[in-house]
Order: sequence, then structure tokens, then C-alpha cells
Amino acid sequence: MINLTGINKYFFVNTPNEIKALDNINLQVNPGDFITIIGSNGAGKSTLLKAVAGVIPVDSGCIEIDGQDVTNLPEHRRAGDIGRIDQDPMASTAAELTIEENLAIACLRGQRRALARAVTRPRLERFRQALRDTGLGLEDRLRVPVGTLSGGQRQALALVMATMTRPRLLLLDEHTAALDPKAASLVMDITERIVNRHQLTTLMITHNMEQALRFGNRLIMMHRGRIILDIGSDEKNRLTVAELIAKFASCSGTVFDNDRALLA
Ligand SMILES: Nc1ncnc2c1ncn2[C@@H]1O[C@H](COP(=O)(O)OP(=O)(O)OP(=O)(O)O)[C@@H](O)[C@H]1O
Repeated sequence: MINLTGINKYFFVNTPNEIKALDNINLQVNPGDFITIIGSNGAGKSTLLKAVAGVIPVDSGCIEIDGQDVTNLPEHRRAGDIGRIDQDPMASTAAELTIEENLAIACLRGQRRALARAVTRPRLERFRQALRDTGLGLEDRLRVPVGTLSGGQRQALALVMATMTRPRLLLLDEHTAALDPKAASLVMDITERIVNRHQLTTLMITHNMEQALRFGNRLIMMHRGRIILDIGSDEKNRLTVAELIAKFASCSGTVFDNDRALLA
């Protein structure tokens, strides 16, 4: 279980540009929850995921993962528990290394061991098995440099890498946003398959309202650093995109202003 209690995060403190990016966030994430996160521009969605991953420190509040207070742990000390993928397929994987070398690095996350000893025969079988889950035939291309793969293939590989060690929490920050619609849809299907198969507790930011309604068992909506809506499967499954936008207006008192969401 992941518990966020009273999380506050400011940027540009004590300047005229001071921003409260996270404003008293309280969130309990149950084991196996797959939560989609939507919200207005600058609502604090990415800041929230970065705070949980330890990429940025919070100013106050407490972050607990399975009862352990990780609030002050640096990113690398949380890496064994958390898998994370951003928008950029180039950032999630190392282009000059082969698929098997990328996966070997993923296996070492949170450990201190040499890469040279990481591509072992038993691991290669594990890599093949994990790659088969993507349905992209990557298991037959282990020695191919990742730089030769398409954006969609790289994000699929990034997913396998992020979930290889069965993290306690998977954080996806618009991981399909830079892909064309066909590749985005493919990567979402792979995401759902991997998350369901391993029952991974997952937080996924998306600007795509349909994706937010279709995937996962829970949806939260953010605005100006706050969580303004938190709904479960039953309500989510009944809602249309238009109704979700109307809900945003009624919860925030303003019109929904995420330009990418509205264009999606
Ligand atoms: N490193 C930073 N330094 C200064 N301000 C930041 C930083 N990161 C985020 N912010 C500010 O914090 C607020 C929340 O940003 P964040 O990126 O979390 O929003 P978001 O909900 O992910 O937005 P979007 O949907 O537009 O990507 C914004 O006002 C943003 O400008």
C-alpha cells in the first residue's frame, strides 16, 4: 500500500513566482490499484509522480511504501521499489546498447553489481519470456541496438524493463504521448496486459480522457495542486468523456483547460 499524507511542494519559494505545485495531497493507493490521473495544465500531475519517485523532494508531508517511510530517501534508494516511464522513448532506454543489455541494466535496478555479469543464461530466458508478453517479436532480437527500434517498440521495451523486477509501484507519466495513435494504442494494450498479469500497483498520467476512463480501476483528477475527484471502477465505467469534462467544471469551478487533452 502507498500512502501519501499532507504532501506540499512549492517551487520558486519566496519569490514573486512562487507556485504551490502540490497542495495538501492525501492519497491512499491500495495494492493492485491501477489509477489513471488527469488534470488541467500545470495541475501538479508530473510533480506528484516525481515526488513519489524521489526525483524531487517534498516540502512537507509523508510518503510511505508498504509501511516504510521513504519521504527522505533519495531516488536511487527507492528505485528497487519503483518502475518509472516518461513520455520520451529516447530517455527510457539506452539507444547504443542492445535489447539484452538494456534489460540487464533493468535487472540491476536498486542493486550494486557490474553489467558485465548481468547478461547470464538464465536471465536471457527471463528476458525472452518477458519480451514475449509484448507480442512484438522482440524476444528474437535481443542483440539488436535499441536505437534501431521504433518509438512504440522502445516504450514497450521500457515497460518490460520497468516491470522486470516486479516493482511495488509503476509510475507512467504520459508514456504514450509522444507516439502516433496506432503505436500509442498498442503500447496501452501492452501496458494493460503487463499490469494485469503481474497485478502491478500503477499510477498513470494521461492527457487522453478516453484512456483515463477505459484503463485502470480508479481515476483521479487534479487541479492547482489538489486532487479534486477520486472515483472507482463503477462510476468510471459509466462516465463519458463529455461527462468527465463536466465533472471537472463542477469540482474545480472552472472550465477544463488541458489543451492536449482537449485536442486528443
Ligand atoms: N522543476 C520545476 N521548477 C519550477 N516549477 C516547476 C517545476 N516543475 C513543475 N513546476 C511548476 O509546477 C506546476 C505543476 O507542474 P506539473 O508539471 O506537475 O504539472 P502537470 O499537471 O504535469 O502539467 P501538464 O499537464 O501541463 O504537463 C506548474 O506550474 C509548473 O510550471
